[in-house]
Amino acid sequence: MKEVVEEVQDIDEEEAKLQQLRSKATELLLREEWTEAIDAYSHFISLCQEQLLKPHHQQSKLQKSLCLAHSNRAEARFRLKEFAAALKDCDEALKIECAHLKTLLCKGKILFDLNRYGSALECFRAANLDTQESFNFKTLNEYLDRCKKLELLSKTGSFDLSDWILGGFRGKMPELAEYIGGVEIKKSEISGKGLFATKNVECGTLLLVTKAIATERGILPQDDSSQNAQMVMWKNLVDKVVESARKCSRTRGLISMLSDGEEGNDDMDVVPEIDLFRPEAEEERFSSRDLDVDNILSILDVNSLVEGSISSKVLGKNSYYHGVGLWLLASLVNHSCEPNVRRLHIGDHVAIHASRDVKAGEELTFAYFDVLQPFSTREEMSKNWGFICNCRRCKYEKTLSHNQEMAELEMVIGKGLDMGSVVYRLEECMKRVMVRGKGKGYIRASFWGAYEEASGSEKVMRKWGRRIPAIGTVVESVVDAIGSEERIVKLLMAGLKKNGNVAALGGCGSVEMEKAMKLGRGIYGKIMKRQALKNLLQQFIIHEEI
Ligand SMILES: C[S@@+](CC[C@H](N)C(=O)[O-])C[C@H]1O[C@@H](n2cnc3c(N)ncnc32)[C@H](O)[C@@H]1O
Repeated sequence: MKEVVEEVQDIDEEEAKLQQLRSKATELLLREEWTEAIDAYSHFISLCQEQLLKPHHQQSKLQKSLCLAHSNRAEARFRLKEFAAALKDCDEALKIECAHLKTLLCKGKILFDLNRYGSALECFRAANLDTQESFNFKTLNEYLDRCKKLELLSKTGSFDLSDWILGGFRGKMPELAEYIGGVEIKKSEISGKGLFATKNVECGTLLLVTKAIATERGILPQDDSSQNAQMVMWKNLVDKVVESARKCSRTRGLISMLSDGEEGNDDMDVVPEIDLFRPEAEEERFSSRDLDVDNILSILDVNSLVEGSISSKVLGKNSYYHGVGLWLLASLVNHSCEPNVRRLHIGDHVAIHASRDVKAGEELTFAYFDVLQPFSTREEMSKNWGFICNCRRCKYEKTLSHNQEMAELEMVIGKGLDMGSVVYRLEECMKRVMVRGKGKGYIRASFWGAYEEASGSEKVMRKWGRRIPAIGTVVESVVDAIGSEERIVKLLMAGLKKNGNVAALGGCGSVEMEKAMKLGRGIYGKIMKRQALKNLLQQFIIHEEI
């Protein structure tokens, strides 16, 4: 009898201890002290598990408490973005009670944040079955709607910026989902791995949408401290990326697949399957690597991208805006001075689309720097990136680099001389050395500054008249060589305006306007409503007038 009494007393004491721990953990959770709440729940969970190993008169009550503790620890871990650990907790809770509403909601939110919309939808649907819990009904329905929409977007990539543009970028930014279109990863003849088109696509076609691992944004000061401010932003970005890699083995694994710029690095020879980059890729497919901060630093050096915000760049506002980040799949795109894709930064996502028609099997390349520059300047810029570009255009222009006259003409661009004479002499020189076909586009792109300046001056154009080629001809050959580009469209639009063709912007299109619209699609991707694309193109002229 005495023994039984002692046993009951022990149980009561243990229960009191559990009760106390649970209250403390709940309080910490309510106070949003996530790390401390996790510690308290961890303590509670291990005590609970110990108790469950013993014969106990309140097994089912203990099981319920354990389920709730896992669920609450999952919530705290979710808030700290420790997604993998939070998901494990959800699964433990659901093992005990498969329809536990709070856990289903938490798991749905985690999967949603991991862009795994299909699986998130399953959780929210299961949670939705319990209609009695009406307090969460509105939030749940909102999640269900967003999940359905984003799941469709992740399959089709069919987002449209039209209404946002037509609203002057003042409305809500369109919500995007990650999307992998007709692309694959293969060994590249340019360098290491690259991204390739799997089918023929026309100019403007969306190929990829990918969400940043981390970004850092700000308006740079307009004085000498600007460089310091950039350094601070860079350091913050490094911290954010390291933190994401520390918390998630998938992120760690994927980052380690990017180039660290070192030639002959074995890891660079491995060509990962594109499916690994899909949010649904199973965790087991990523070998668990230790965090290597030095390696992440080298990788960031080579792969981080400076973003241009569509609204700020197009509207000409915030010209001191600076944003930098790491976008995984976009990091596999190599550079070329005759690129075929462009990127558009929208919120935390980057969308990559064809900036000209692309054939199946072609490697996708974008310009890491301004390619409307002479060969020698581009060579310098590519050296700054740590490589020497050997694209077809560079190879071709290298064969002409000994040409004394071209070298002299290159020196005078932007020096206040009559650019009509530079263009004239260049065109004559091209005839003499028999530059033909695409070659003409290459050279004109390299001397773009001269064409731009000449066509901007009524006086120069009057003086040189038919002795220099019409702007339409120049634009066509340059676009054929390097694809669509803002400065080219700007020139085309200015030409349209001068010829009184700008009226076509508001009404039905002339042939020239249609050409400008195609170039616009090359720059911004397919914008569904014509008027929205026209608005974007019009900005080029409006800013000319300011
Ligand atoms: C963002 S990564 C591009 C993907 C990279 N090829 C890979 O294997 O992961 C940038 C690095 O690729 C290489 N790269 C990119 N474009 C190149 C080019 N045109 N010529 C030579 N190397 C290039 C350089 O090492 C550069 O630092």
